[in-house]
Amino acid sequence: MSDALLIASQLTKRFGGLAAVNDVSLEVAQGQIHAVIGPNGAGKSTLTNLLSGDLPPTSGRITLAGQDVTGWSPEKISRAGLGRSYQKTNIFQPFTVWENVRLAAQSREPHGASWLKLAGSFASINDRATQAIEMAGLSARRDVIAATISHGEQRQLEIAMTLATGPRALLLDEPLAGMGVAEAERMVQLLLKLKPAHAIMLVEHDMDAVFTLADTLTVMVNGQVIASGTPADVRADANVQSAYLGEEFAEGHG
Ligand SMILES: Nc1ncnc2c1ncn2[C@@H]1O[C@H](COP(=O)(O)OP(=O)(O)OP(=O)(O)O)[C@@H](O)[C@H]1O
Repeated sequence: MSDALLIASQLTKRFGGLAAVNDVSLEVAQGQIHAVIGPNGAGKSTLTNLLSGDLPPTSGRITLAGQDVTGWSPEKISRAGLGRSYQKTNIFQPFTVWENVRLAAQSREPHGASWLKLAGSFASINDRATQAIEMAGLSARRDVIAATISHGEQRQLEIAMTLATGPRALLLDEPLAGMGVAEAERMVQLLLKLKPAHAIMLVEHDMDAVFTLADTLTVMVNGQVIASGTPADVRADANVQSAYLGEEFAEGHG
């Protein structure tokens, strides 16, 4: 059996007659970025929602760190070590960067902890928040109100908030969306920094970033996997060429 940290086995999600995700299997190992690409409506977000527990699968199984987590709530899956960032910003705009990340770190503490225990965990919450802000490259923006930082920094903040929960696996849904060239480059560097200690599933439309970052690529079309493998294999795949990437991309980036 595979020892990958996150494993999707034959996942299917039906919305009425539509199979938005159709018999999809993939694995994400620690130290790897597994990118999932495909045209709009391919089922990438639905797959992410299945893995995070935001949607229950119609059939199939999800394994996280050797545990069957199929059907678990998002909170329980998060506590088991899965962090996700959302396409739409999830930030409390009037709060500072520090306050946002600290709240995320605090959400990991058990409910109903005694005051004594809370006092003891205070330092560890603050440490986790500080480390997450450093890792995400936001130390200089710590005390700035979230609403006033740039779009790129807000995406970094979302990642810092996710990191503050101490995840081992990360689901990142279009972290480069809406970014300029410099911001995108900064995010690529951040993801490379996160890679060694995490298993990362990346959904992303920016093909330059995908081919820079991914160790493994899975291509989805109409809910199904049409190709999966190394970036070089996927780029050379004739089905992928015609269904998604196109000749121009292969020539331009080959
Ligand atoms: N809650 C829902 N109810 C019904 N159909 C849905 C629901 N969510 C998604 N779908 C459909 O499932 C299919 C896959 O959608 P999904 O958002 O997962 O694709 P995607 O690959 O993430 O697209 P994009 O790149 O545009 O985000 C689409 O046809 C979509 O309309």
